[in-house]
Amino acid sequence: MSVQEVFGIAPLVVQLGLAVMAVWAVVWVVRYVRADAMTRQSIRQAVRVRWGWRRLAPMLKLSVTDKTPTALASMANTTNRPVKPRVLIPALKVRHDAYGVIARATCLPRVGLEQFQKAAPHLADAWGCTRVAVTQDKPGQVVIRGVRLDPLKIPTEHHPTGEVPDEIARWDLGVDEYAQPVSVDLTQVPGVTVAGLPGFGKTSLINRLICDWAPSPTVQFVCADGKVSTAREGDYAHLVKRMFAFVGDDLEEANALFRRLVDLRRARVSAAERVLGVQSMWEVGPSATWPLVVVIIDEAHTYFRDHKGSDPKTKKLAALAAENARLVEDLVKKGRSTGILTILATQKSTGDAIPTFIRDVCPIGLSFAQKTAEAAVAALGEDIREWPDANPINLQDRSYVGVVSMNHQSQPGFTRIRTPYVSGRDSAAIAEQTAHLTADPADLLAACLPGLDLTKPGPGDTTPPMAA
Ligand SMILES: Nc1ncnc2c1ncn2[C@@H]1O[C@H](COP(=O)(O)OP(=O)(O)OP(=O)(O)O)[C@@H](O)[C@H]1O
Repeated sequence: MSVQEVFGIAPLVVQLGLAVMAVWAVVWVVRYVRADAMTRQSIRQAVRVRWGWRRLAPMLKLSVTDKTPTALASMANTTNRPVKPRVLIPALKVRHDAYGVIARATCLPRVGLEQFQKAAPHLADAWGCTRVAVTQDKPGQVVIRGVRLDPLKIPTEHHPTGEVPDEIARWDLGVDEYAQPVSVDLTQVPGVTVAGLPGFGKTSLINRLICDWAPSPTVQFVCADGKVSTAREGDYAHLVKRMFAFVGDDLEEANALFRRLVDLRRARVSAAERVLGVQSMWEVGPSATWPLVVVIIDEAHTYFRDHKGSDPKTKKLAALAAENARLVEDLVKKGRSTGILTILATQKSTGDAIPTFIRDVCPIGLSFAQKTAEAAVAALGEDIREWPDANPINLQDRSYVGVVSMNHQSQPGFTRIRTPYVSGRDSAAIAEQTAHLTADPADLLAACLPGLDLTKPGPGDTTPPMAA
């Protein structure tokens, strides 16, 4: 192609370039206009971050000076004057979401994770963020998460879809302080405790789990709610259709239910090899005939509280409470492999509310706001004293309704999570749609093995049969 020809097509190339830029600009404007107010602020913030980066990086010592001239620069240097050293700035790619920006920066020699982490408070100031976290997900790159607004302080809502969850036993909890989604895997987990002052979101948290899992026929729910006398009252009134059993605050009825569940556990132990071909349900996963049984014990202190007094009525209540504790301990300590998950919720999680021998075998603890340091320790363990930022005594402000602090035995430290609100109307709709999936796991087991004697202990099960 001759020079004249090149000049001939130049206007066309320029026009094409301008057209591409115009389309790009239109796409951006449309995206900007269609975004909500929070996202628009983040878009503007991301633009500022990109534009200011080349100036900011050297000021925060996030650049390096390369004194060695490149081969090209050496060749081009026709004078004898030394080639100017180059200042290298980490390449930065910036995305946005409603809460702020997510930037990916390349590392340079002597500018790596540690240097970015050190600079994080200054990045927060320069970018107008409440907090900035730097992590590394692959070699040579860091991820800088900056949140303009505190995600813990922004209430969110969850509208259950009514679809069967993709993953079995994954509990989506909400977002952490950097607006990253948090979920916990409840496979192989025998128990979870949920504590917190009244009105801070315990029930909403459990509602979400029920609503998200209810569309799956491989999960069955049972509930004891110590706050009400009948299923028609209280927080679970609309969800009761998706539960194969429900009891209120009557200790005797609760005792009968816990006994029934322990019998189910024992029967499952003895039937596991024959029905599943393995000893632990988790080796094959739950199914419609051998579902995961989620036992919810809300206001758990009602069932375990020590009753003091020598009159026959009080003595009877004390005996029932002690028996309840023994039965629930059995479920938590031995229920995991047979597919029983117990969730205990209470306003206070001190030893008299959930006996320590039960609480200590629950690997996951969640706590909404707490009034005292002792209550926080009771809910989340001694370690919480070392993590003042995550301590639930700092969550007493009403803006933290729905914010929970979580410990997980498999990870160090605590995570603060903004859990979403699930409305009664949504949970009622889900319960209505999925009510036909409700089945008693004991009946399902009996249907698998018609001749099975459910009272006989299984191999390795040394628990004496429950007294009638
Ligand atoms: N995640 C949330 N986000 C925003 N608001 C919430 C959230 N969860 C609950 N709320 C608000 O707090 C109120 C009480 O919630 P919830 O019944 O779940 O509390 P609770 O801790 O179970 O109380 P209690 O111990 O008395 O049963 C709800 O009616 C709702 O207005």
